[in-house]
Amino acid sequence: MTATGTPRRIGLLGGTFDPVHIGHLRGALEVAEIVGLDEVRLVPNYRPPHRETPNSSAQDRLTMVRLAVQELPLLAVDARELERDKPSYTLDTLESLRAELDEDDQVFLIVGWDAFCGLPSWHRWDELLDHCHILVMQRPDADSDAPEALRDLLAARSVSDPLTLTGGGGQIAFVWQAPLGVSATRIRQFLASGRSVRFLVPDAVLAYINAHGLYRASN
Ligand SMILES: Nc1ncnc2c1ncn2[C@@H]1O[C@H](COP(=O)(O)OP(=O)(O)OP(=O)(O)O)[C@@H](O)[C@H]1O
Ligand SMILES: O=C(O)c1ccc[n+]([C@@H]2O[C@H](COP(=O)([O-])O)[C@@H](O)[C@H]2O)c1
Repeated sequence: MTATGTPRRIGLLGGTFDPVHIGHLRGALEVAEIVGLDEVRLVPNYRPPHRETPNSSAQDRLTMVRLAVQELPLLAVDARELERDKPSYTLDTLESLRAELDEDDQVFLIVGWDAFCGLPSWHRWDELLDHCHILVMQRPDADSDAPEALRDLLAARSVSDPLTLTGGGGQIAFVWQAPLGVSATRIRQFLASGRSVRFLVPDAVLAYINAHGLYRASN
């Protein structure tokens, strides 16, 4: 519940954030504005369930996300996944967040198109929509069709206008924000080859990367 007694509308953007970049931040801001969310929480994972554990520590990734959102009132950081010493399953995160909220509060799980396409491999994925709505952010590389395993779900649960999502969860909507063709992989590659990543990450994040020698070829 907000201070005015209306239900809260909370977005969650989970990620490895290795490192956080302008694609994440613009995406989160635009989704918050387009869908009218009270806040979007960036949720760095501790142990990504589906990929190699990154070379950079969870603490470094968390600190960079904190630096990135520090002057952005609509964005916040939720560090709960770093408090669980196990694979960072999104369902666990949703269940633990739900336990803190009022029944009427709304949770919107925000995922990029690439992450959405992998949904059928997520831990107990068929339960995710019991706790939230899903907002899918388009990415410039989103040229593929949805995988077969998602077609029935999309047919049954997707709505064309994210502003029509009501209730505690169960539906899927697409959000068409201005595409930014930036990825953390590309940023790590640039840094490893000594190239600049200025303007791809916030200056405070860049200063942290430089101060700690992250992503250099020897790391
Ligand atoms: N440029 C972008 N535009 C929109 N969504 C993005 C963008 N980059 C990442 N995302 C989304 O943000 C979430 C977290 O992404 P993640 O931390 O894996 O970043 P990434 O750039 O995809 O990283 P990597 O290149 O290491 O896979 C995912 O849902 C992903 O789809
Ligand atoms: O719950 C799962 O099984 C699961 C499987 C794959 C990815 N996720 C989450 O999806 C989010 C995006 O992942 P990534 O690798 O694109 O950063 C991040 O919060 C991951 O923890 C979650």
